[in-house]
Amino acid sequence: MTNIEVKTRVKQYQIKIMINSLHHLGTLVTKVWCARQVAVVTDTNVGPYYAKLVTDELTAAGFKVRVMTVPAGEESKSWSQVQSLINQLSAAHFSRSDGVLALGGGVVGDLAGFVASIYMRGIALIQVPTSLLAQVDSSVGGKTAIDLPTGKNLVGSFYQPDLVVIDPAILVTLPPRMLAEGYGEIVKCAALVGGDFWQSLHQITSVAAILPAAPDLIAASVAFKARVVMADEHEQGQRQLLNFGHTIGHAVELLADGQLMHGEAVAIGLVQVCRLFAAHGLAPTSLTSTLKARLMAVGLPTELPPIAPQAVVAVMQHDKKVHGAALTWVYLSAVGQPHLYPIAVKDLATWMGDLWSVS
Ligand SMILES: NC(=O)c1ccc[n+]([C@@H]2O[C@H](COP(=O)([O-])OP(=O)(O)OC[C@H]3O[C@@H](n4cnc5c(N)ncnc54)[C@H](O)[C@@H]3O)[C@@H](O)[C@H]2O)c1
Ligand SMILES: O=C(O)C(=O)C[C@@H](O)[C@H](O)[C@H](O)COP(=O)(O)O
Ligand SMILES: [Zn+2]
Repeated sequence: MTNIEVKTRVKQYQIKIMINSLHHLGTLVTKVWCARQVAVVTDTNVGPYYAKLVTDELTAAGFKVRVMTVPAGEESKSWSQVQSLINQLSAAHFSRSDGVLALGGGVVGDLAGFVASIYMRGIALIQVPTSLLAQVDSSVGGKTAIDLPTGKNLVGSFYQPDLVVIDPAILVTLPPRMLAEGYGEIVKCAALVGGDFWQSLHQITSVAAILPAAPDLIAASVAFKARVVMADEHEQGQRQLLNFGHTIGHAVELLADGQLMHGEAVAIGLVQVCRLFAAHGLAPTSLTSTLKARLMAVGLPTELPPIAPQAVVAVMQHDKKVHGAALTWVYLSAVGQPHLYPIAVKDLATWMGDLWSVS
């Protein structure tokens, strides 16, 4: 078992990474929660595989379990699902001594985490991530969110869980497309870190190579993210670096209207931000192909879909990273050497214009 400790101002908790840890969930949960009602929030794809095992584990450990299922997919990060879950919690008389357990990918984790953070001004939360993306990224660090029509994750909270249980064995049921998109966030982390972590990605030459390497890739990504979150929980400083690839990525993801998964949009964003900063003379042109090679090895997209440049810029103006009329970007001058770079919102269209005009 790999055990990673996260210590923030308000919370100290463990991230447990172990093959088959789902089969020990009851024992793990009793270490942090006493007997209580638990709402297991899951989705229509994950529930049929794992909700029974989780329910049996928790019930045997003395918890009273209710499974609450939302439709699979990004659309569930919505006000209507928040309302539905909150109504279910209230109808079942959940109190502040009860808890929410998120069993699913990043969508379920972000949604259930947000609900836990606002129901009765906050009830206990455990994250049990089931997609690669959720195991390497979204279950760690306490960001919760739903989307608005104007942008991704525009409503949410910072809300740390009491425990994160990661079982890489359950990735066997994850379709290859979702394995690859989770790998997109791993490439982001490794490009920020550089060194051995970056070098280790050279063994991933196809999607099939991800699963056997998953435990090590998860441990490396989570250890890095936990370090960043402990140093800067509320994204005032170095946590902003985790946004690498997301300024273009989030805009493209929203405008693709469900056609791109988050990790796919991030893959496009990573390559295109390298290209943009190379065009402006701030990054070497070779970096674009360096990142592209790692992402294309697992079949991730790296080119911009046919979207009007003005539409991308319009979405970016709603980005949370806009402060004082400037949008802060992340770029690399080399693998392992990230930088923050604010660009005035009024100059975005001109700045981005280069992205469409430079090949
Ligand atoms: N909070 C954060 O820090 C953070 C970080 C990164 C991404 N995110 C958010 O996470 C979301 C993307 O997460 P995602 O890629 O996991 O998407 P997702 O939750 O939609 O999961 C992808 C698909 O895989 C299915 N699935 C998940 N686990 C499975 C399993 N073990 N077996 C079979 N099917 C399984 C899901 O039902 C879904 O269809 C986005 O909304 C993104 O904004 C949040
Ligand atoms: O945890 C973070 O911080 C991240 O930036 C991780 C990102 O991969 C993730 O997509 C996150 O949800 C983006 O956050 P947002 O604040 O840009 O919505
Ligand atoms: Zn992301």
